[in-house]
Amino acid sequence: MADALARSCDCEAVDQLSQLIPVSVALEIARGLVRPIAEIEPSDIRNSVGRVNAIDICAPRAMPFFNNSAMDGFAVRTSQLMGRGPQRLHLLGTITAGSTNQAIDERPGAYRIFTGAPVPPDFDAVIMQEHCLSDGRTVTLRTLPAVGDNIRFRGEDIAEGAIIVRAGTLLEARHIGLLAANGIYSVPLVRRLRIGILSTGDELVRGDLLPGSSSIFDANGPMLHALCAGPIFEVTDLGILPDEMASLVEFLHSLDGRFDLIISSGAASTGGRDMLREALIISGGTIDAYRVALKPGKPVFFGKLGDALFTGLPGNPLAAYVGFQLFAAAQIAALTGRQGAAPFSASAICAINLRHKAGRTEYLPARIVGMKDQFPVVEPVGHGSSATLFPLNFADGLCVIPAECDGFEEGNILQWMPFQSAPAFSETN
Ligand SMILES: Nc1nc2c(c(=O)[nH]1)N[C@H]1C(S)=C(S)[C@@H](COP(=O)(O)OP(=O)(O)OC[C@H]3O[C@@H](n4cnc5c(N)ncnc54)[C@H](O)[C@@H]3O)O[C@H]1N2
Ligand code: MOO
Repeated sequence: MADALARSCDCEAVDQLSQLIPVSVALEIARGLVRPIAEIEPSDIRNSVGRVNAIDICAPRAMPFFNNSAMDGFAVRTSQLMGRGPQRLHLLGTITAGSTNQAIDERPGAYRIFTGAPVPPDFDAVIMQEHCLSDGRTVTLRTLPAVGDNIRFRGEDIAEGAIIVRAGTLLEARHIGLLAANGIYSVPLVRRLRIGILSTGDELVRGDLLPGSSSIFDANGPMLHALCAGPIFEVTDLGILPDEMASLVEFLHSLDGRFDLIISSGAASTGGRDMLREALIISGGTIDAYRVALKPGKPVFFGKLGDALFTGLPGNPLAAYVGFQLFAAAQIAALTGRQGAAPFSASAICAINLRHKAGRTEYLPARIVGMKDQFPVVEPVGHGSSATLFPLNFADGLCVIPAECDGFEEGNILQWMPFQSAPAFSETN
């Protein structure tokens, strides 16, 4: 496997690696181009899962709203309990959850009380019913409570005005529950991101291959579309553009003002047919950074077309996938106000001796082949080509080989980016 990986591609040989932008710098440039979406749309909380909350939401009142019982039992005034032995108290009444304020009986005694019911003023402890005996008129306490026992005090969870959901939160069921608990049923959401996805290349088709041609199927368009699946997106499939300057320029002009982010794949490199960057400039756009010390994905570029970000991913499908995960995903997060969001990475153990030619940070599809000391043991899949997605489909994540690293020995710890669907342990195929 290690030898197979070493024969992947020799494009470093003709590269001036020093001119490539380090991945971390490229990421900063990519993010730096982003102006977060300012438009806000209020939405019913039930339709907000997977969307991003636009502003800090504060608790309108202290939580709990009032002192209430944590148990079914009896509420007492500890000052009325004398001695150490069992205590017998008159029952003054019953308080249920949701009951309205009632006049409190000032005579000595206890109230029957249920979980969530308001604890009356001056009553400072609740004894669980398991520790009492009651005949309906009196209650005998078999243990003596301490002040505060089994009472949930007003404001002990959340102070009035405290932030309960921060701006830039990708809303999940737990946030929806908390908002509802605070009586907030409508949330201000960042409006959906308008993403345009285009593929380039005369060789690409969707549908039937042209007889006698060297056509291939467009893999990147549908893949990038799928990577933008979810409630925060409004994705437009812009199809396949030809390798022809006038058509490219005319098409880019037609995109004016329609998108927050345009993601292209292909025509990013330096070949005679790779004219997308030039077309972008002719169309009034900018190229702000180009060529990253990344494998796969070196010819990625970052620019703008009008107000839209324009992120050009390489045509090789694995390079397009990695480029999306590293850069487009970060831009998408930043567009929604999630500035700090970063790809999830974790530690893993390398299953093999893995050689690496220093110069570019490498992301290799890898699968879990075991567990050791609570870490997954991961083994690269495939032979290192960026032209195929096949290995990715048998992988559980991408392992990261830093640019300056010359490889890993079997048993070394490395960083990897597990896919969300990665099982805790995957069987060997
Ligand atoms: N002389 C050089 N050649 C290449 C270099 C280089 O530095 N000097 N870099 C190589 C690297 S690294 C990559 S990555 C590729 C990227 O090239 P482009 O972004 O210009 O992409 P294309 O040439 O258009 O396509 C590359 C490859 O991918 C196929 N492709 C393109 N789009 C799709 C798609 N939507 N679905 C499936 N496959 C696609 C295309 O047919 C090509 O085979 O450049 C190297 N060359
Ligand atoms: O090595 Mo390229 O950067 O094929 O993606």
